[in-house]
Amino acid sequence: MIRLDVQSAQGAYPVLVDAGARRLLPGLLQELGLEGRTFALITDRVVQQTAFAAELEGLVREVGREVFLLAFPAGDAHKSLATAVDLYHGLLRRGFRRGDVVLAVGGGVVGDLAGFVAATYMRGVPYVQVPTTLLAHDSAIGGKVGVNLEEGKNLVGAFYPPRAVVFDTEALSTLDARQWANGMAEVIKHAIIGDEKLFGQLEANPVTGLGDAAAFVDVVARAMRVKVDVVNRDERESGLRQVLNVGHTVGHAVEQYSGYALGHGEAVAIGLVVEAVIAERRGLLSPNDAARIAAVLERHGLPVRPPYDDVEAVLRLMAVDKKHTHAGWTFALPSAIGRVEICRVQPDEVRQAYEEVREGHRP
Ligand SMILES: NC(=O)c1ccc[n+]([C@@H]2O[C@H](COP(=O)([O-])OP(=O)(O)OC[C@H]3O[C@@H](n4cnc5c(N)ncnc54)[C@H](O)[C@@H]3O)[C@@H](O)[C@H]2O)c1
Ligand SMILES: O=C(O)C(=O)C[C@@H](O)[C@H](O)[C@H](O)COP(=O)(O)O
Ligand SMILES: [Zn+2]
Repeated sequence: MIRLDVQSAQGAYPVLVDAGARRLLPGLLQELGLEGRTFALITDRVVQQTAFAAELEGLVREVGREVFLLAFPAGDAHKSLATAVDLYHGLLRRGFRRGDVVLAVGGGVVGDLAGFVAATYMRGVPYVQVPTTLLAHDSAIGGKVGVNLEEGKNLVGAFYPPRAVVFDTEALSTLDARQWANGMAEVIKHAIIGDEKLFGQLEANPVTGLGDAAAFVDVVARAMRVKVDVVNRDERESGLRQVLNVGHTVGHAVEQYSGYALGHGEAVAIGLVVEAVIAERRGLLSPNDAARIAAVLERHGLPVRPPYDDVEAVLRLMAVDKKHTHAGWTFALPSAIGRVEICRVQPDEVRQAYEEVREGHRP
């Protein structure tokens, strides 16, 4: 078992990563002093059908006064205020009170939404993240919770850390190849931000499934360590944490433009390639490293070209992003494999790089 510790102004919390880590949950809830409470297991309707969710519910019953499940339709289109309102009503109907505990069991959509509900219901109740997608190795850590608006992704939210993260890699056994690749985009992103050795490993041996359990736990925990190290130094994104957004300024706009036909990781993969080309064009990143970024994403089954040619529409969506302030656009751009820098970027640089990638001059 790998344990990482996340520092937070609202209280430090542990991240447990292992094949079978779900079995640690009852003991952990006791250690955290959360036994004997009512637990609301919030999930989506796909995860609800899995044996993992059923087993988890049983495990929590061992320590809870009462356990009930609330499920909403799967997908980013449902990471909305409307779904949050449904969940508030569901919690109230079940007599859920202050001090009771939310368990967010699912991918990034469940984690962001259930975390947002936990942050706001009765001004805040404790919650625990139990990720079930590979992508959620990222979303479960760091306390960024929130919902999308029609105008853009994650426009309403909070920094609200969980009491713990329990990442059981066995939960990933039911993911299909597309969801696997989707999650690998953020693993690759973490390698680009801070783990050159991991990046080299992914180039040499693409990770396309669970494979050897211990080796996989090592890979995913290394990606998680990159995130934890950043969050521990800048929990509320006053500066450094912006590096975690590499690929996301273009990525979020493309994801939004697709109407969520593209998964978050798929959109981030496209964003990583476009942003690597912006970095290369301004002499920040070597052409070789830009090509390596595109190649490793492609080898993991991810899209590396924007499927849409309306760059002006993508720019308009980018203008709604939180990183677009009155001072202009702040981007996190890779400057080497394992290093990302915060830069001001002009719209023309995005136009040129986007069109270059779109027209297939890359990788
Ligand atoms: N808060 C953060 O720091 C952060 C970080 C990264 C991404 N995100 C957010 O996370 C979301 C994307 O997360 P995601 O890709 O996990 O999406 P998701 O939660 O929609 O999951 C993807 C699909 O996989 C299904 N699924 C989940 N677990 C499964 C399992 N074990 N077996 C089979 N199917 C399963 C889901 O039902 C869904 O259909 C986006 O909204 C993104 O903005 C947040
Ligand atoms: O945790 C972070 O910080 C991240 O930027 C992680 C991203 O992978 C994630 O997609 C995050 O939700 C982006 O959030 P945003 O609030 O900057 O849109
Ligand atoms: Zn992301």
